[in-house]
Amino acid sequence: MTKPIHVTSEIGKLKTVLLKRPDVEVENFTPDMMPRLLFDDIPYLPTAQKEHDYFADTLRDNGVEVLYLEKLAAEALDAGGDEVKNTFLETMLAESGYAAGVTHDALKEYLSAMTTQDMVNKIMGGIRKNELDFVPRGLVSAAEEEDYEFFMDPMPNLYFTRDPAASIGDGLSINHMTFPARQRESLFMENIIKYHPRFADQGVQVWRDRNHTTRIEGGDELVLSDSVLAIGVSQRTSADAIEDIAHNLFSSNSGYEKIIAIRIPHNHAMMHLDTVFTMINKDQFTVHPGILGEGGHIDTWTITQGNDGELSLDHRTDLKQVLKDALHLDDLDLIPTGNGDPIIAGREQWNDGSNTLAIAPGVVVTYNRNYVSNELLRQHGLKVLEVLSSELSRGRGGPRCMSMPLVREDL
Ligand SMILES: NC(=O)NCCC[C@H](N)C(=O)O
Repeated sequence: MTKPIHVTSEIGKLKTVLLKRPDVEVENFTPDMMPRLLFDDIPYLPTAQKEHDYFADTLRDNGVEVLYLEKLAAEALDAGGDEVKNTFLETMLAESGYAAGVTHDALKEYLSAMTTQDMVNKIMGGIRKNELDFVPRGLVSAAEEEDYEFFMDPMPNLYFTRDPAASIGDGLSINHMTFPARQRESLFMENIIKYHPRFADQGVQVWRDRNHTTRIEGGDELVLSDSVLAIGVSQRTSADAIEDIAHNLFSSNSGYEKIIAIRIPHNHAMMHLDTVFTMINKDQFTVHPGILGEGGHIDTWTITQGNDGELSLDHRTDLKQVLKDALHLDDLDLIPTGNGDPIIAGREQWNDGSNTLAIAPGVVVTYNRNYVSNELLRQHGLKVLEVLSSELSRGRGGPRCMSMPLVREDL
C-alpha cells in the first residue's frame, strides 16, 4: 500500500498534495492588522477562490490528488471522537489566549454547538466579539483592549500549507512557527496525523513536533534527494531548530544524512528559502540573484553526523559547488529570477517569481504575472504551467508556498 507520506525529492512526480482553499480568513481583517497578520493587502475573496480553484484544477489535470486541510482537519477530529475534539478545542483556545475564565467558557460553548466542520471553519476564519451574546466583565477583561474587534484572530496564511508542516521521507516535521499570527496553524496538522484514518497508525514518523520554542517553517525545508535536505537559516527558521531536526533525522531511520543550511536575508519579502531558491529539475534550480553576494557567494553549512553525537559543520560559500557535491552532479543550472535584471528580479521575486512548484522533473507551476522569469525557465527547457495570481499573490506566497506535497514518486 502507498505510504500516506512519502517525499524523497522536490521534483519527483507529484501524486498527492495538501491545499487550503482561501475563505473568509483572508478578508476578515482591516489594514491596521495587516503587518501583524503578515499580509500586505486584503485579497478580493471571490477572485482569490477562483484563482485557487484554477491552481487545484491545474494540479488535478496533471494527475495529482488534491486534499484540503479544512476537510481533513474536521474528519480527523470526528474520527478521534469527543475527547480528541475537546482537547483540540481546549488547546486552540489556550493558544488563542483563553486557557480558562469566562471568555474561554463563552467561546467554548459557542464553538461546541457547531458541527465539527463549522467549528474548524469558524476557528480558521476568526471570531468577532459581536458574534457572541456575551460581554466580558471583570479585571482580566478590563485589562484587554476593549475596542479590538476579535476574540480570536483569523488565520489568513492557512492557504500557505507549505509552512506549518513539511514532508520529509516517510515522515514530517510539524512546526513551531515564528510569529503568533501563524503559530496555531500547525495544531490542525498535528491532529490530522494523529487521528485521521488516512494517516493514523500508518507508520508516519514525526521527525520534530510542534512542542518546541525554537522555530522552523516548511518554506525553509527543501527535500533535495532521498538523503539530502536544504534548510534556510532565515527570518523564520533558526539555527538551533535546524540542529535539533538534524539530530533527530540522523539518529533515526529517516534516510537523511546531510543538511545544507543556507543563510538568506532576514526580511519579509524573503521570509523563507523557497521565496528565493527552489529545485525544479535534477540539475536545475531557480535562484533570486539578490541573495548572492560578490562572486555569487552565500553562506552555507553542510551538516552531517560527527563523532560522539555531535554534528559536523562544513562552512562554504560557493552554493553551486556545494549543491554539485551533495547531489553528485557534474554541472548545475542556477536560473536567476527576472533574468538577473535588478528591477525585474526585485519585482518578480516580490511576487514569488522564484517560488516554483515542481510537479515532475522539469515541469513547474508558476504565477503568470512573473512573465520574465517564466520565459527564462522555458528557454532553459522547462515546461511551465502558469496559474492566475492577482489576488493570491497579495499574501506573499506562490505555488510552492500554497502546496504541501504528501506523496511524490521516487526519482
Ligand atoms: N513558503 C512561503 O514562503 N510561504 C509564504 C508565506 C507568506 C505568509 N504571509 C507569511 O508571511 O508567513
